Amino acid sequence: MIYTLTLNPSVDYIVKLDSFQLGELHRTESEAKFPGGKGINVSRVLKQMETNSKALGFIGGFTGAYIEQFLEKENIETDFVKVVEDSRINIKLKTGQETEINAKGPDISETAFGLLKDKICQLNANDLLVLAGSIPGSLPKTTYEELVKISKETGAQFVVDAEGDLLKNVLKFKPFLIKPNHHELGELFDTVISSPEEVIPFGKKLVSMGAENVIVSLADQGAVFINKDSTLLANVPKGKVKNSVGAGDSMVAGFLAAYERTGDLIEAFRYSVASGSATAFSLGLCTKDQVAELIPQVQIKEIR
Ligand SMILES: Nc1ncnc2c1ncn2[C@@H]1O[C@H](COP(=O)(O)OP(=O)(O)OP(=O)(O)O)[C@@H](O)[C@H]1O
Ligand SMILES: O=P(O)(O)OC[C@@]1(O)O[C@H](CO)[C@@H](O)[C@@H]1O
Repeated sequence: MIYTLTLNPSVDYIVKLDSFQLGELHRTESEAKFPGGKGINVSRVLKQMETNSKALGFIGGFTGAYIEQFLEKENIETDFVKVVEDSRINIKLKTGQETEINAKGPDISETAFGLLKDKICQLNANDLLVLAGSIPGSLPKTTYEELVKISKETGAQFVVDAEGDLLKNVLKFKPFLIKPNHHELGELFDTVISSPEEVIPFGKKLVSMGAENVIVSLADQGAVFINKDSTLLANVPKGKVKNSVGAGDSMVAGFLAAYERTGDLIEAFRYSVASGSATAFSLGLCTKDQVAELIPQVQIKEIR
């Protein structure tokens, strides 16, 4: 079973405006809301790909109830720990450019954190845990390390989609997959990366530091897949970007769903890229049909 973990879920409030000026009153052209947070997005895209998962994390208040009910309607299993404060609302402003305001979110008590750890202790060697997104400020910086250690002891595999030290510190536990974008990869090594070719040496370093499979996305410039045996480059399909929120999460879900189905890393990488683009070209997350339509446009090239 795949478990996704979102420590700080959100309601994503997507607001479309003609333009934006500080200090002025604006009236929206359109607005939409979705349950969000990276792990939750992974669960929602997995469901589109007919792959079941269970969403874990902390939710609270009316926003938490909205998130839970939305997932239930999509037949996604959940097992959230309830907290007192409301889950956060993240604002995604579309004005031609994409601007995001991600809220801090509720405080997590030691008791709530303990309850989450108890749930992770229940995983087993057939499970895979996806840890995705930022951690609430009230939890220690070592939270991912602590949770990964617990899941490793159960024999489960894990995937991490996070930035900076959160990612670096779990590499030694050998994640099955990590998916930084090229900016995050650059920040890890204190450099600037601006092309797929420049990704390769740093992606290989992540493999030597413990990652089994690495996908680095570069938005419209393509994506790179690296493991100990191969290095692959992919182009991205052409289309009009509507809302790229969740595109990275869709890549993780697309990869896991296709790998579970085919056991083929190249096909999984192709699905991953098509899923990311299908989400970027939609208001919400991608559907299976949208992904299938883009698949023929994704060419994979092996680098020797
Ligand atoms: N302009 C674009 N055209 C086509 N595909 C795109 C575009 N922008 C993003 N994508 C798709 O989304 C994937 C992820 O994009 P990106 O590199 O921005 O990741 P990310 O920063 O993790 O995403 P996000 O944080 O928005 O979820 C890309 O690999 C690609 O498949
Ligand atoms: O604040 P974090 O946890 O880094 O990111 C949260 C978030 O921006 O990530 C998802 C898209 O990847 C959104 O659904 C959500 O609002």
